Formats: sequence, C-alpha cells, structure tokens
Amino acid sequence: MTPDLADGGAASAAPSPAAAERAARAPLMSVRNVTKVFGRDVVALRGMSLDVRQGDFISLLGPSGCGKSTALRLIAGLSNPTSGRIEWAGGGRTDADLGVVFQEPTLMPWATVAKNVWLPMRLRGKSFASCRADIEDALETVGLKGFEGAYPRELSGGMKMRVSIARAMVTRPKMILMDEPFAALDEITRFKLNNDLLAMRAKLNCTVIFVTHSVFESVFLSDRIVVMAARPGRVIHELNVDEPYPRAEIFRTSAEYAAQCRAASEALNEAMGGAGAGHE
Ligand SMILES: Nc1ncnc2c1ncn2[C@@H]1O[C@H](COP(=O)(O)OP(=O)(O)OP(=O)(O)O)[C@@H](O)[C@H]1O
Repeated sequence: MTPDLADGGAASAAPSPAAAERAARAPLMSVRNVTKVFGRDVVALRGMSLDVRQGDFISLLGPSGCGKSTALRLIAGLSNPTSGRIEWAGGGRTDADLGVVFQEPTLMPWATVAKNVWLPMRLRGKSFASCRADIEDALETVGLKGFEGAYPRELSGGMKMRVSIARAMVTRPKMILMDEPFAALDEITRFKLNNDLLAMRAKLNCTVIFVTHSVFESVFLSDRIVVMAARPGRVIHELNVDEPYPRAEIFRTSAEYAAQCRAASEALNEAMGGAGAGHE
C-alpha cells in the first residue's frame, strides 16, 4: 500500500475504502485560519486550519516549539486565538464534550484512584455515589479494575497514566485531547498503552487529537497525521494512514507500517528544514 499523502504527494485517483469511510464521517470541529501570538512577536501558531470529523484519530507531529501544545490548548478552550476561530458542529460544546490528558498524570496524591477519576464529575457538582458506576466502568476500560482504593504512590508510571486517561474519559466526551501522554514512559509500557488506547477509543467511539514527537507512535495510532514546522508554528503536511482499525500488534512489523513511517519521517525532516535528525 502506498502512503496516501493528503497534500497531493501520492494520492491515487480512486479513494481506498478507509479514505472513503473517513470522508463520510460527520464534521465535529474546525480550526479556521488560527494564529496565536505570545507577547509582541512569538508566533506560536500561524494560519492553522484543520477539519476534524467524528471518529478521527489525529496526531499532531512536529519538532519542539512548532505549536502542538498551543494548538491543543486553543482547541481545549484553555487559551484564545489571536486571530481566526474554532467552530464546533452544532453551534458549540460543553465541558463534558472534551477530555484532556497531559504528559504528566497530574493526579491528586492524597486521593484514591476512584476519587481522582471522580474529579471532572465532582467539578460539575455530582456526588461520588452517583458517579460510582461510571468511575468503575472507566477504570475497567483502562485495565485498572480492582485498583479503585489504591493511592497514586502505589502505582507504576503506566498505571498512573491509565488513571489519567480514565479521568479524561469518565464523562464519555466526544473528543479526547492528549498532549504527549506516553513520552515519559519506557518503550514496552508505551507500546502496551498504544495498543490499549486504540481499544479504549474503539469502546468509547470518540475522536482523539494526540500530540507526539514520535513518527512510529503517530503512524501506529492515527488515521490522520498533521505534520507541523516551527518558527512560526504551522502545518506543512497532512498524511493519511489507511490501515483499518482495529490495528493489531502485527501492523508494527508490516511493510505498510514501514512505508507509512518513511513517508511521515520525510515530512518531519522537511519540517525540520531537512536536518535529517534521528526520530524516536
Ligand atoms: N505562554 C507562552 N508565552 C510565551 N511563549 C509561549 C507560551 N507558550 C508557548 N510559547 C512559545 O510558542 C512556541 C510554541 O510552543 P508550544 O509549546 O506550543 O510548542 P510544542 O510544539 O508543543 O513544543 P514541545 O514539543 O517542546 O512541547 C514556542 O516558541 C514557545 O516558546
């Protein structure tokens, strides 16, 4: 299978079944010509446009400082664009429509796993008792059934990240934003969490926007890869990964995966000014 460069590089005339299915998804959110400037002249993001559809798994891939986290924060509503706008289908979104996972699990050390997962519901005024079933369901989805009463200090790094993901999904959001959630984990744990994230996503049927520095991770997880360059932060390529879901571990050793990684690496090299630096 030839990697499908959505920006015109190698797109074939007849769309693949995966591309046709992707195009048929309902619109969810659009980033329209968004620029974000910090202070007088730090252009963190310039003219970003992105149409996100329900069920997309989009990776934002690029070198340090290209505006990936800034884009995620704008989409999350944690910051406002300097110009341009973000539009949600249906006229808007509620806080419950969105879950956010950061690189650090950011758990409350004094609270149990279940109480940590309760946090977004608690902020909406819901009692722990009324949320218990949802909390248990979220913990089961991330593979932590039976750890409700444990404290963060008793968990491994991977388990803490699972709690963080359970907390983001407990409200059953339409979209989950993830900012390099697995960057601090060892490779074996990271691979396992990549597999499990796809299974969780399939169960929740939600849209994911995932920030990463890793070509390999972006190809394994996503069906769209948005490649960004720095100074100013901007989108330079969009690549489609047409491998259907569910993706088994064997995809990692396939010729298709290698071809997609090569295409993404080339795009990333271009983003880095052809520096040819090694990628994770
Ligand atoms: N609050 C801020 N004030 C000033 N400059 C900022 C702020 N946030 C980000 N920047 C600058 O905007 C640019 C983009 O930053 P951003 O964190 O979005 O990049 P990134 O691609 O996520 O980087 P990394 O991969 O290292 O996390 C950088 O030059 C950064 O220094």
